Amino acid sequence: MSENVINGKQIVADIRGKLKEEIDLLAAEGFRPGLAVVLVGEDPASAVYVRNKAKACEQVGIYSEVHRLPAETSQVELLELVDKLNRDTKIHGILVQLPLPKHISEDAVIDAIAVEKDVDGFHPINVGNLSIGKPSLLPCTPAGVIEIIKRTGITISGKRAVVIGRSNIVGKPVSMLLLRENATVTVCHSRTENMKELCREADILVVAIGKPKFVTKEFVKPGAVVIDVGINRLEDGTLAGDVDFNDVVDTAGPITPVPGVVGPMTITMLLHNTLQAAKALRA
Ligand SMILES: NC(=O)C1=CN([C@@H]2O[C@H](COP(=O)(O)OP(=O)(O)OC[C@H]3O[C@@H](n4cnc5c(N)ncnc54)[C@H](OP(=O)(O)O)[C@@H]3O)[C@@H](O)[C@H]2O)C=CC1
Ligand SMILES: Nc1nc(=O)c2c([nH]1)NC[C@@H]1CN(c3ccc(C(=O)N[C@@H](CCC(=O)O)C(=O)O)cc3)C=[N+]21
Repeated sequence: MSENVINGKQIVADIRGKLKEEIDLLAAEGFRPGLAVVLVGEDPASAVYVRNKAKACEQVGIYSEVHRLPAETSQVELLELVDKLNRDTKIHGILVQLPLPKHISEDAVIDAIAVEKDVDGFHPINVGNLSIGKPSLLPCTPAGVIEIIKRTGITISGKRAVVIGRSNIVGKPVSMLLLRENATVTVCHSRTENMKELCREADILVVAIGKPKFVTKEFVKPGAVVIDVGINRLEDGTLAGDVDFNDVVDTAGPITPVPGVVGPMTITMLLHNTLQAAKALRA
């Protein structure tokens, strides 16, 4: 593989190793961080992610429990479970897997999660604190993206960053974090005109649109950092990012393959957030 391809295994192993050391020290004092993951319904992709999260917790010594609820679960029943987890002292992080079935309001559920246990960083108070630059639990995928960019060795401050996508869970918070790192940030979306030209000015290009292989080399300035958040399952069952990796790899500088980097980093940031939340709740 070309040397500009970012090695997710190495980054993830390094961070998880450090987390484990810190968690082992807490365990020696009789304290263990705990994460509750709630999965409503049978979405196969969600089931894979939830299994990966439980495995990752075990790897670093975080207590975890998975609550699997049937698709027919009512909003009231789900809110009752969230309330119980909010009051459970073994649990320091709560993640309700999205998307939820249509009859349940995602906003109502996110609002119900205790701000201190919101390890997804989706609660409006955490979102608000992020936007005004106060400490908060950061959303996992965006925090992972920043960590990956920093580990390429480039300085974010002063660089031109272009983000494609403006969702509340990826595009918008990635843009806020890049701004906080003093990048000059442009956010593109489905109404953006001249997107290729804008992207070609980027020193850092982050793509989160949900369209397989959408970004080709015409979007990429030679040597630019390219971070592909997209995870799309193709008809043949394989996974593809939003970036046409084979087309872009010889033009880009450091670039993330899919699968292998942003997904596992998202889970790693979830472990990090659970440890932060546990320490804050213990203090
Ligand atoms: N690796 C990980 O951990 C995670 C990966 N993902 C993946 O990231 C991708 C994006 O997810 P998410 O943000 O939730 O997706 P959403 O569907 O919520 O948002 C997609 C965004 O992309 C924009 N968009 C769509 N098509 C185009 C286009 N042709 N040109 C420009 N902009 C476009 C939309 O614009 P508009 O707002 O105008 O509609 C929207 O802002 C998906 O593949 C998802 O699976 C998501 C979460 C975590
Ligand atoms: N409340 C909530 N929080 C989330 O963080 C959240 C969510 N809901 N809903 C769905 C998205 C998606 N997401 C992923 C996590 C890990 C991988 C991951 O580990 N991906 C592996 C491959 C996994 C596979 O083989 O399918 C990789 O990219 O290498 C992917 C996607 C978290 N999300």
